[in-house]
Amino acid sequence: MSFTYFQLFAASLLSVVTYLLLQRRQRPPLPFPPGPKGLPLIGNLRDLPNEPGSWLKYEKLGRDIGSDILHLELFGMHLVVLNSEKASNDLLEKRSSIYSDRPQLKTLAELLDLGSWSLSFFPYGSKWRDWTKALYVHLQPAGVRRYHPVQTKAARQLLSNLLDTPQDFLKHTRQMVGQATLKIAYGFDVDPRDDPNIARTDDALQGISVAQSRGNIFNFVPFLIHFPWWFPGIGFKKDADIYKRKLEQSRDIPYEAVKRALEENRAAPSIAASMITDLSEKSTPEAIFMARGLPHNIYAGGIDTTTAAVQSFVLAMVLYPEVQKRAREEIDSVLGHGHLPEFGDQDALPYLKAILYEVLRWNPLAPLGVPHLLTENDVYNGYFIPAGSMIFFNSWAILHDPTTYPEPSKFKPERFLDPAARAPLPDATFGFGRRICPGRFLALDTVWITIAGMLAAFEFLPAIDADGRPVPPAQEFVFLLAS
Ligand code: HEM
Repeated sequence: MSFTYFQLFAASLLSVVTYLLLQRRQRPPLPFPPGPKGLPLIGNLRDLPNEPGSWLKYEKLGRDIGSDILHLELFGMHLVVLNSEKASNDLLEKRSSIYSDRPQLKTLAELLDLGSWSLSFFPYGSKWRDWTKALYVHLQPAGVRRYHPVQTKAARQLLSNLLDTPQDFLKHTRQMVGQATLKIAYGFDVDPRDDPNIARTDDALQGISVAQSRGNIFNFVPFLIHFPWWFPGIGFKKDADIYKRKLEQSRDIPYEAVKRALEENRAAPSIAASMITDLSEKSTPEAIFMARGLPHNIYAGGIDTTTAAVQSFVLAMVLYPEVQKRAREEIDSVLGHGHLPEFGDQDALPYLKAILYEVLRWNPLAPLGVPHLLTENDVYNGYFIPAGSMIFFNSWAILHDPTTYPEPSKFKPERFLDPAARAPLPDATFGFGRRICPGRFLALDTVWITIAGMLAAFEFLPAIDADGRPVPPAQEFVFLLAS
């Protein structure tokens, strides 16, 4: 049966209205958590969680109404924002058996087909469990030590690139993370300045950011996915196929290259090589597909987040010269002037470690996390949270809670050293419960070796304008949903 577009539109509208009416009649057994007032029909459309700065808005709103848990509604969909570590732990960690699903974000999961091979979008279930288990074989704390030489080499290359063209530090930092990650995931030695593999993968990943902004409407008004691309507001649908293909190519080209290299006995050790080698004639199609898809998750999960952490560190150093001075003094006193720190020096450099934690706390890289999905009705602190709610943890609010981190907007690494009032580690930056970031141990090491080398080798100063006056750096952060 075929429908005209008008029929489709009318049917969708009718189903929304029916749904809303049903919602009105089915009163929840207890009140929903408090939240911003919505408009009729569209609910909180104007308060969407991945608008820039929405984490600040939710943090303030929670403070104003005295609740660490907020509720929003959009076309009958329930969204819950957790503003405290306690609420996040109580729900996402302690009740993780019902809070570990992911919303099937139409734009990414369906239009770009990431729902079938990007771990972040997998529903909670056996496929997610198999892929996560396979990932941890390579990324658990003891295992990631084997990547130290690769991470050290990439960090040293960054120093050399920065020496040549310091003004390109944004590009160089991304290149450094790409270099380390492609070596770990695929065994590739990349061109130290401009690598085609990095360029191709980054170009493909751009599709995710574009989809998040231009195609976000599909996540909240899912029935629009059935409308033609020329329908107002959904022009992204026309480009989605191109992005989908690019993403598949960025997954398949490196995989095929490793397979070929293994057949010709010239493959370097890597996660992809090890997974392909473990395949046999008895392997299921799903296991073969996992070997193809999982290594790409390591690149996609790590590139934006780890790069942003290093860039956020540079910003902090420019804004807080006294911190870089103290860190450099620590390095010089422990290693002697002119030596670059190695991983073995970590314990002897506590201030440097504290800078790493403060970087992750000061500007959490995913300030509203990656949403979880609740699979059963739940009650928390007398509030009703219906099954199907999207749960956002506001890691920005958690890591800027002044009772845990006094003067939270200041970059103060010493908060992690003070023996009398030591602040808790900024674990919230990596999420909660069963969906916590599996790449966190790898990321911590990459960022540490990078910032250690940069502090030992360089001084970070603000740019100078035409009159020789220092120009304070702009501070602007956007929501990342790349993991
Ligand atoms: C500083 C760097 C990083 C930060 C701040 C970060 C942060 C996060 C956050 C907040 C989540 C969502 C957790 C949750 O839902 O509770 C996540 C998930 C994820 N991260 Fe990371 N991440 C980083 C680096 C990495 C790296 C290096 C990898 C590479 C392996 C990675 C791979 C992933 C994957 C695959 C997921 C999805 C897990 C799932 O849905 O089960 N991340 N990350």
